Amino acid sequence: MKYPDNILQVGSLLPDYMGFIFWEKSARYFDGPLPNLPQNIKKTGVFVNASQEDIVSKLSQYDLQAVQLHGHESVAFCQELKNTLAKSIEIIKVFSVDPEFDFDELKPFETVCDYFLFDTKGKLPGGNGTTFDWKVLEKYPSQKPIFLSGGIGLDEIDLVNEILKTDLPIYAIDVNSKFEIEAGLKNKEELHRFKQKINF
Ligand SMILES: O=C(O)c1ccccc1NCC(=O)[C@H](O)[C@H](O)COP(=O)(O)O
Repeated sequence: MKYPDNILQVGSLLPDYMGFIFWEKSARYFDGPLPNLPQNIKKTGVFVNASQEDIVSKLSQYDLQAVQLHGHESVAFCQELKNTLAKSIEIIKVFSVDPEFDFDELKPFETVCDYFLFDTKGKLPGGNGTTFDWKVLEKYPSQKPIFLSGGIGLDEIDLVNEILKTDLPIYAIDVNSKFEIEAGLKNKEELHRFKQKINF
């Protein structure tokens, strides 16, 4: 999200989380201002290889409740962040998936983050607008709750509802570019339709 009026419009749909991209190269780069949102929406800072100081500073500036790490942040980096942040701040570690994705990679991250987010591997660190083959998730070896992401739009509703019927611990669906009028400007009506049709 990027624009104050649009942030409020989408906030009125009461998503569980709302993301703000703090990666300067993104067309969705967020630099404020951030209007007051309903308390239950977890404001989430999305970072790509940012420093600990940068993350801590944005958390305090925008009163964020969650951090989404979208770069090559190491286990040690996540551990240090976890040690620094208040316990209530959620850490979501992103993994970019392709058919060769090695799920053993996840193991050392189990104790240093709260959620895994699976996005599609693409040219950009995020917001590529393409889906990956969710069949690879059949190899998911963990019980840690998952954010499912990557190219999810209205056309994917049936697929999302199918995967929600499986035993995978899918905790949230993360959507982005397929609901945009332009970069960072979301289509409230389409998001509303999506939310109504997802069988969580
Ligand atoms: O959206 C961006 O511009 C972006 C840039 C750098 C890192 C992450 C970014 N977006 C992260 C997200 O949370 C997206 O929701 C996720 O990558 C899925 O995006 P999309 O494929 O467009 O649905």
